[in-house]
Formats: sequence, structure tokens, C-alpha cells
Amino acid sequence: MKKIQAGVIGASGYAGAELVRLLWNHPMVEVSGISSKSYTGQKISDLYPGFYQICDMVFQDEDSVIAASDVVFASLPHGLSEKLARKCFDADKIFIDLGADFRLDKEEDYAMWYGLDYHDPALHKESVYGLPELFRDDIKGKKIIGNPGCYPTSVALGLAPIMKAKLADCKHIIIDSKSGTTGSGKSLSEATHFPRCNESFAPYKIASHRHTPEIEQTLSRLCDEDVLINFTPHLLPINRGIISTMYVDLKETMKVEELHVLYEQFYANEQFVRVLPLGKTADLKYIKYSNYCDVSIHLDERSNRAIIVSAIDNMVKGAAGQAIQNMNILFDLDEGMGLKMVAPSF
Ligand SMILES: NC(=O)C1=CN([C@@H]2O[C@H](COP(=O)(O)OP(=O)(O)OC[C@H]3O[C@@H](n4cnc5c(N)ncnc54)[C@H](OP(=O)(O)O)[C@@H]3O)[C@@H](O)[C@H]2O)C=CC1
Ligand SMILES: CC(=O)N[C@@H](CCC(=O)OP(=O)(O)O)C(=O)O
Repeated sequence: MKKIQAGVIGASGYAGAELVRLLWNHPMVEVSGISSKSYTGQKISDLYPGFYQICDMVFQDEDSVIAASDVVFASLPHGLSEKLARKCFDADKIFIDLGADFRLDKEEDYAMWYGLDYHDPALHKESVYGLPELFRDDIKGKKIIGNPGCYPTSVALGLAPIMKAKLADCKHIIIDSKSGTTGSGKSLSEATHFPRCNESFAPYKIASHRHTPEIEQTLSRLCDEDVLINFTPHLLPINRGIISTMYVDLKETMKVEELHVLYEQFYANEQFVRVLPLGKTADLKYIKYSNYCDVSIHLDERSNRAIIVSAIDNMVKGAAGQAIQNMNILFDLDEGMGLKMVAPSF
């Protein structure tokens, strides 16, 4: 069978380079081209020596990558993807955007939280929010995918069974998330500078993080009611991983065993969401470098408050791995192809 020609725009960035790493080992993919503006003409292996003698591809311009590809992944700062998506759409190529440009249904949310406008609104009607476990049927047959944000992936997978069963008090959901520093990309920033973040731990963007509308959009869609959250991200002094602890007041009195059964049934057919046995707690250790999302179920019986913990690798399930899952769906392949790696245990 002919291999899929897959190109990566923004392959010099963290999420882009992770895409190249994963696509390189995908049995049905040939990496057709990689782009960077700052490193055009240089090899990816010069920038990231882990690729040396395995993938010594040279960074090209964006148009050359698009021309050579059946599917184009874009991993760029927000606001740069619309024009590329238009080129791909008109050329009948699939476009998978790792940024936020195709994630939000309402243009006013994008304007409010990202300070940007849609320049090609018609294109957004052709796109779909690509969270496979929750919206798989909507993804099939689409040409433009808005790959979910990293925090929103961990939250949506963690809360979907409760939301779908309409068990949550939708106006009082508290989400406390922690991310490793690769979440902020390769640019040098004060917050992620080693002596600043090492041996430190603090929340940031309290009540103002741009993932808030994306999380509310997904949770509202699942329960058919307007959801209001308090979302507090924290910066963890580690490279990879997101752990989200979520507090939900339940409308009915439940036993933790009942809640656990609800989750086990909801995710019974999902290969990348692992509902942990009761008594276990999701832990970044066991999902790093993998496409798995671990979810552990807890209940404070005194307050009838469910406490759900989810863990993902922000670079894999939170970005590149999920994007490849979407590609597999669109090309009618096994959804887990190229993604079934087990996390290292130490
Ligand atoms: N890091 C993460 O955990 C996650 C990231 N994402 C999203 O993925 C996207 C990429 O993020 P990340 O890899 O972390 O970011 P990086 O800063 O590491 O990489 C950004 C990439 O964009 C390119 N770029 C920057 N400015 C421009 C420009 N003006 N024109 C063309 N290319 C440009 C850079 O290329 P150059 O070499 O030319 O500088 C680089 O390849 C973002 O939208 C981010 O929100 C999504 C989920 C998780
Ligand atoms: C630690 C850190 O800085 N994380 C980033 C996560 C956002 C990200 O990666 O962008 P997406 O919207 O594409 O998911 C942040 O808080 O902005």
C-alpha cells in the first residue's frame, strides 16, 4: 500500500519536532517535508542531535512542504494557520493544526482570549475539533482539524463520563492543572529559565488562561448545558507531562464504586484512555513519552464531590500523538498505528 506523505510545518519547534519523531516510526507514513523559517537549509539533526543519522532532513519553506504532502501538520504560534489551511483545503489536502486557530466554535471567544480575528470564516465551517475519544464520528471525512490544547485534552478526557451522564453541578467545577515546561515551547522565557523554575512551583494566569473557553466549550457540548469552570494552571519544574485534578459537585449521591463503573463503561473501547483501578492515582511517571491518558477516580463522600485525576504527556497525547491519532482516523487506519509505545517505568 502507498505510504501517506506527511509534512510538518514548524518542525523546528517542540511540538513539530515531536511530530517528526513519531511520524518517522509510523509504518504507513513517509515524512515528505519539514519547514522552519529560522533554520531553512539546515538539517533537523543539527538542531536536535537525537535525529542524527536517523532523520537528516533539511528544513524547507512552507510551500515546498505543502506541495509534497497528502497531509500537512502545522505547529506554529496562533494566528498563522488560516492561510496555510486555505492552501491545503483548495489543493484537497488534509490540514491538522496543533495551534488554537480551529479549536473554538465562536469567533468572539477567539477574539477575546487570543486577541485575533478570523480572516477566512468560511474555512472554520469546514473544520472540526479533533478529540478522537469524544468526537470521532465528526472527525471522519473532514479536511481541517483543530487539534485540542494540551490542558483541555487532560480535562475533557478526565470529566467526559460525568458530564455526559449529566451528573455534574455545571457551575461549580474546579480544575487545578500542572504542566511541565515544554508546554511553553522552545522560546526562552523567564518563567521557564532553569534557575527560575527549578525547585519552584507556582500557579500562573489564574482565572485568565486562554484554555478556559476551550474547556468550557467541550464540557458544555457533552452535557448540553452552559458550563462554568475555575481553571488554574501551574508550572512544574519538569520537562513533560500534565496532571489535572478536577473537583465536581455531584447532583446525585453516589458511591465511588458506581462512579468507577461509569468511567470503565464509558472508556471500555478506548485504547488510549486507561481508567485506573480504584485505590490507584494517576501519575506522570507512567504516561510520559506515551499517547496514554491515565484517569483515576476518587470521591469525597462527606461532600459528595468527585475528585478526578488525569495525566497525559503534553507533547504526545496533548499535541503530536493526538494529531497522528486524527490522521489515522482520516486515512481509515487503526487509530493507534504508530502510537502504542509504553511509558518508561523509571
Ligand atoms: N508545547 C506543547 O506542549 C503544545 C503546543 N501546542 C501548540 O503547538 C504550536 C507550536 O508550539 P511549540 O512547538 O510548543 O512552540 P515552539 O515555540 O517550540 O515552536 C514554534 C514553531 O513555530 C515556528 N514559527 C514561529 N514564528 C513563526 C512565524 N512568524 N512564521 C512561521 N513560523 C514560525 C517556529 O519556527 P522557527 O524555527 O522559524 O522559529 C517553530 O517551528 C503552538 O500553537 C502551541 O500552542 C499544542 C499543544 C501542546
Ligand atoms: C507550561 C505552559 O506555558 N503551557 C502553555 C500551554 C499552552 C500550549 O501549549 O498551547 P496550546 O494552546 O496549543 O495547547 C500555556 O500555559 O500557555
